[in-house]
Amino acid sequence: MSRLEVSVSFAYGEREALREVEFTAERGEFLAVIGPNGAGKSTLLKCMVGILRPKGRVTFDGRNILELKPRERAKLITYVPQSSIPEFAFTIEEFVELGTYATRGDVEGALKRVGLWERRGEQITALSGGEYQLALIARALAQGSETILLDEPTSHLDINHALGIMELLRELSGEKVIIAVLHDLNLALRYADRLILLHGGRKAWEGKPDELEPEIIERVYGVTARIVEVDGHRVILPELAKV
Ligand SMILES: Nc1ncnc2c1ncn2[C@@H]1O[C@H](COP(=O)(O)OP(=O)(O)OP(=O)(O)O)[C@@H](O)[C@H]1O
Repeated sequence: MSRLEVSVSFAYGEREALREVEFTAERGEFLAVIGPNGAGKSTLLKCMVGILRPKGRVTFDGRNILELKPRERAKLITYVPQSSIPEFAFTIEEFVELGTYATRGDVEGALKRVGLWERRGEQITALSGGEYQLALIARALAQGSETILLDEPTSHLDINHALGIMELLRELSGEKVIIAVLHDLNLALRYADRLILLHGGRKAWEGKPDELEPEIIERVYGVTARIVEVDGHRVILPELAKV
């Protein structure tokens, strides 16, 4: 079945960050979580993987992920945080292995999948931002989880590397559930199967890229937008709203 079901609320002390955010995802799907700054996107991913303890449930095929032991949980869900290259003296291979439940074979397979196997002996600090993002994805892959959550996987990347990461995620979504927080709405429209739009800690909208309307963008982001079609792709052209 391979079905993820999410229903969570969360507050940082008195500050409510998520209110009854509910959605489902299945293997073979690539979901983009979108929404303005402070909408609760990172909080949602952290709740789903158990870094934060939300109210509610996150289940995979009926098993509550949040109640599982770390090793069991890691088989079902992995989180790729926003990237900043660590200043540690690790090789790429050690980095991918570190802190995971992966075997050497898993690590080799994952590094080959993202194209870093030949460079495995180099220091992790020698990687560019895009390559480091690949190393982070390899680490998630080595874990063998059913679901991979990624927080802004393209944020520091040039357009070429961003597209490369999106293509890889789309490919991986054939065999896993992939859920990525994306700020670039056009990348989300082009690659995701479904969009979850957060606003003020609530799910403001959910739908397929074809169904996103300019009014929704205007309401949530406060910008006027046109959506045009170029070579079969829907493209958002935002404009600052006139006051
Ligand atoms: N550790 C924290 N303590 C208190 N409040 C927090 C904490 N982390 C986030 N928040 C608040 O929770 C809300 C949601 O934050 P979150 O980082 O999840 O938003 P986001 O949608 O990921 O934002 P961005 O797009 O800017 O990364 C914000 O109001 C933020 O200020």
